[in-house]
Amino acid sequence: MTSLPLAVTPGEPAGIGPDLVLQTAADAAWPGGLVAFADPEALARRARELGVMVTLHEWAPGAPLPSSGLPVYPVPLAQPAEAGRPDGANAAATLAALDRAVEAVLAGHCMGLVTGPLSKAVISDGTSRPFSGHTEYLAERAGATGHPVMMLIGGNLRVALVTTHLPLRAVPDAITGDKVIRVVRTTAEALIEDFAIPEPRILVTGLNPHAGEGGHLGHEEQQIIEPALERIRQELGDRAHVEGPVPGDTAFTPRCLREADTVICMYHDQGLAPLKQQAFGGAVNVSLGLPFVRTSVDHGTAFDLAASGNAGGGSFREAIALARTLAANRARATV
Ligand SMILES: NC(=O)C1=CN([C@@H]2O[C@H](COP(=O)(O)OP(=O)(O)OC[C@H]3O[C@@H](n4cnc5c(N)ncnc54)[C@H](O)[C@@H]3O)[C@@H](O)[C@H]2O)C=CC1
Ligand SMILES: NCC(=O)COP(=O)(O)O
Repeated sequence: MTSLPLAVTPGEPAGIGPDLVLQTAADAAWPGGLVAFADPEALARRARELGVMVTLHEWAPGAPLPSSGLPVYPVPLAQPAEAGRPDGANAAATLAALDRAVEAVLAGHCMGLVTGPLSKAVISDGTSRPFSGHTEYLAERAGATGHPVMMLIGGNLRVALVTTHLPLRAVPDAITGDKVIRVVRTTAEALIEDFAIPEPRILVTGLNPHAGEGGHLGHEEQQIIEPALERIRQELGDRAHVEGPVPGDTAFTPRCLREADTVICMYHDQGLAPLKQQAFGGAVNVSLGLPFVRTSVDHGTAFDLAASGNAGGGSFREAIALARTLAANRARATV
């Protein structure tokens, strides 16, 4: 299982995703084991722009891997990709690359998926369908029965989110007891099975300042989050320790973090701001609750850096390393 390649999607073709894939594949110290799902002509053009030497080999699922260079499953774009200038005409092909990669992973040809950054706006505008991110899209494509959870890992933090890409105004209405329970359950199961952490300690934040200050600063904690945590504690029993709701700022104090394996936050910036402050450029985004391993970078498309050679590859390399570890843990767990 773990000798299989990892499927890699560069993501938005006008962003830095192609740079990261090419720079990694061209690194002499790189052990290989990646297959890119992308337009070979677009990759070749970006390699020329970057001055990166890497031989691209056409690959199909099940075919042997070349001994050097980068195998590519070809998924043609509709238009030539211009670095830093996204084109909605390429949105469908960008998603098609993701679809082909998912198919290869689900069919057992690849051990997992590492994704480069997509622009939600470009995909939504270009396909005329709302696209809120890989996490939900992949869960839908894979027919995941649980609840997909976005977790970012970096520095000494693991941060999982109850809500992801929503307008802030819509967040309180999206936080339901069932959703809190599903996110805690999925996170606990992933920590135990994928991360091999027995009896994980999970700290759950409130939504409001001071976790609602006993109802003086909001009622979501008393009415929704506390009862949900009580229910999931009973369900999980000794398998995981769930604390909360604690105020979102207190959760990130050193003492709280020492006593937690993961912080579950109510909304995107509550969790990702402290994580990026600590670990941006070397953190990894991982989707929990999918039937396959998927990791990604901690950053976006960085159109300002595409083809400049200045995009840092630390997060991408960490995403590859974590995908291998998680795939190996899953393989061990199923023996
Ligand atoms: N995994 C994914 O698919 C993600 C996609 N995005 C998408 O990215 C687009 C742009 O988002 P922004 O908020 O501008 O965030 P961004 O991460 O693309 O850029 C923020 C700042 O960080 C810099 N930066 C980003 N990656 C870097 C790297 N590898 N090395 C050096 N500097 C880097 C950029 O130059 C910019 O100054 C959005 O459309 C969003 O949807 C954002 C986060 C994750
Ligand atoms: N802010 C994280 C992000 O945008 C990545 O989301 P996803 O594409 O992994 O769902």
